[in-house]
Amino acid sequence: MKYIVILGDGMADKNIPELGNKTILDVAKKPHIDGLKGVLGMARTVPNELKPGSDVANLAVMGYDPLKCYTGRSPLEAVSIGINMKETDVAIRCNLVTLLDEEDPKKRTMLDYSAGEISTEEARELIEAVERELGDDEFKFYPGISYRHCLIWDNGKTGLDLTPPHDISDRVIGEYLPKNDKILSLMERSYSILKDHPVNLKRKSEGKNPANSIWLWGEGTKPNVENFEKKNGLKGAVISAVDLIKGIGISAGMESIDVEGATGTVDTNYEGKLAAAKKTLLEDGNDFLYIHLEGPDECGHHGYTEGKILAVERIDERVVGPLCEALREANEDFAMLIMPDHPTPIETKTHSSDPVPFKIYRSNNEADVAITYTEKNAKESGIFIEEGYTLLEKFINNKL
Ligand SMILES: O=C(O)[C@@H](CO)OP(=O)(O)O
Repeated sequence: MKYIVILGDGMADKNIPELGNKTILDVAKKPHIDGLKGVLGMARTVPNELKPGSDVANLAVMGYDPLKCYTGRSPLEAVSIGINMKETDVAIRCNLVTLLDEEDPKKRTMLDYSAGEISTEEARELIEAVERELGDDEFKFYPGISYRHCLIWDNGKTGLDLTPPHDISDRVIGEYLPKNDKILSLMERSYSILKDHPVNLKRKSEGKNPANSIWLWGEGTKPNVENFEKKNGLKGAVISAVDLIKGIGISAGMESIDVEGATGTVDTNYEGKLAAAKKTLLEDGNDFLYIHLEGPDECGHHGYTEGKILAVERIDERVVGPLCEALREANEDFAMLIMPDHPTPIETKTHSSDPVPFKIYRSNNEADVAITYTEKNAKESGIFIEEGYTLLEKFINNKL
């Protein structure tokens, strides 16, 4: 038996006026997901005590109680980047962002939390420049993927109340700037290093958003995630473009499979992810796979309705459909859990803590009818998992 989680990051949404008050899941054409004869339900993946980050929500979907094991987002990403954190280190997410030029730093606006989804190669040059100027015995910058990087603070502080930049798109940053002087100073000094860097001058000349500042958030200490195989008795793997999911997987002792051309956008390498999924399940002996697709979330943050619909449709057509077909052809019994981690509504361009819809399909125990996978149908099922981290155990142990 193979167990697969298809995680469409942020794909749940609210009713959208321009879609005739329907949601993305209502209008996206997803015949493969909808055609699966399975069970629908709702799950609360973000406990009331925590903020609706992908860190908290994905830990919960992977079966970990975030209230017990969550130590911050960046430390999980640091694991994927290959940073060996000391107990006294604090990891902080370092975005490359685009701020609107203003003399007074407080008056700048957060134009793009992703600096035009800058390429990893360009970003590496910029982070290396930042490290040369701002790195010292206390602070060290490590390049990651695209706009997502990491700062390690020796003997650093946590509880800094830093703001994720994707929560303040198009807003003046003044009131969201860090209260901690050291962190604030790093951010402000990065602007003068990056503003006229050749990489950015070239980007501007090509009409792209320059990565003219760093933005620090998501701090935390070394993570402590229970081994997945020990906990669930299944050897598992994760496939994702982003360091957060890779880092959770690696921290849990799972294999993290790198796929060339996996970008975390709607234009990711779906075929590459599919091929890796088939190989890991059918050839490499893994029984559990967490395949994460970031496209719907990115489109949600950018308020890009058509892109978000397309992202869901591509997951359906290029991952769910062919993966089910390959498992059937191989005569492999499988169970599939399809869900987002959290909603990323187009209207607010950021995450919400609302419960999310899920669908569970079992090839050896099909339901009588195939119910369309939408928020409304999932709510009407009457199945509600209040402690979302318990869903995975129910999925694996055939309790739903
Ligand atoms: O990685 C990030 O910076 C954010 C925004 O894309 O991701 P998520 O929305 O999944 O938390």
